[in-house]
Amino acid sequence: MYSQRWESLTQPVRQWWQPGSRPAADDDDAKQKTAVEQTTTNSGGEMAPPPTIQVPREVDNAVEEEEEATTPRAGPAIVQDGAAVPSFSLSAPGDEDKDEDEEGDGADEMPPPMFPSPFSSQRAGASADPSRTAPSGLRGLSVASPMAPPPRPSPASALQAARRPAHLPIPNRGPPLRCPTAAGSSSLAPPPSSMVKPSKPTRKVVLEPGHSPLDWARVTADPAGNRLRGDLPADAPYLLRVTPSQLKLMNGRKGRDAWTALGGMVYNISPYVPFHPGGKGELLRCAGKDGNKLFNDVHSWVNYDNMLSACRVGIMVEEHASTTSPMDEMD
Ligand code: HEM
Repeated sequence: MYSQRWESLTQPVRQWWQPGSRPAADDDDAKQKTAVEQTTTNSGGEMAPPPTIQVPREVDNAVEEEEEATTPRAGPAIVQDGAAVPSFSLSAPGDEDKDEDEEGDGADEMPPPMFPSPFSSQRAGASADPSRTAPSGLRGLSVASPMAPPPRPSPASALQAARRPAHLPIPNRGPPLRCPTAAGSSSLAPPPSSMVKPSKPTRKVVLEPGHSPLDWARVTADPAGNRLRGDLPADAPYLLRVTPSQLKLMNGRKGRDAWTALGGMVYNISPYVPFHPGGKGELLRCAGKDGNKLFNDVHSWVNYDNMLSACRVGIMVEEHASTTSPMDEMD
């Protein structure tokens, strides 16, 4: 195929090169041939080798495109010796009409693409409603149905929203928690140290049956009947003035009650011993002395005054401030 094409392309040149058989050509070709003759005969009248023939660029492209038929490229149509050389075009058949339309020739106008697709549910809904059909000027087009309204809230969710106080944030609507360690973070989230609960072993003891916190609450409901103030006489003042030396005597030994001072108040802790979750030994460590440090080191969050209100016996005073010994008052 290549050789045949080459033959057809170079045939006029080869005919011209043979003496006496020059083909008829136009004026430009004649001038070019004359220049070539002069060039070839200037050197001593002998025949010089033929000059390099410049094949037109368009012909090269056409030949290459024929050889590389797998990847066609667009190019202009070439007319050689009056014969039309087939040209390639990447445009679809419909594009030719489009080009013609752009040039103002609307004789073969193609309809615009169908949207939505002919068999979609959107088109079915639109065609069901005659008021939504497209005007006659838009051939093949239908007005797309508008977006469906949001679903109505269910009665349960509406009730839930009504119950939520207005000042509370909507759940799961807050900003995402950011890592406090990130640079430039201003999150109000607590630091990781407060979010991770330390795995500290508990020191609670197993209380005897009938000594739960609920049982203690029932006992405190009758202070006099349960003798929560110990051996104090019934006519004793509600709060005694207790000096440190007097407190030291009430250590729970030798048949005496155990007193302790917490927050300036003196409590008889003997009735509470079997109810103490931390055990008897831990509680009696503060007997006969100020127990603030021991208490707060273990459970500063415990409201001792609320738990031991029925066990109050006095208030702490300076050593010289007390006129009478609490033991004397008890006698
Ligand atoms: C004097 C008044 C006191 C009261 C009213 C009291 C009350 C309590 C209460 C309510 C708990 C349970 C806490 C919880 O559930 O987490 C508890 C636990 C405990 N208490 Fe006391 N306590 C007192 C004094 C003391 C003292 C003086 C000590 C030690 C010197 C002590 C040592 C403990 C210990 C070790 C626990 C167990 C903590 C745990 O591992 O959970 N308590 N106490």
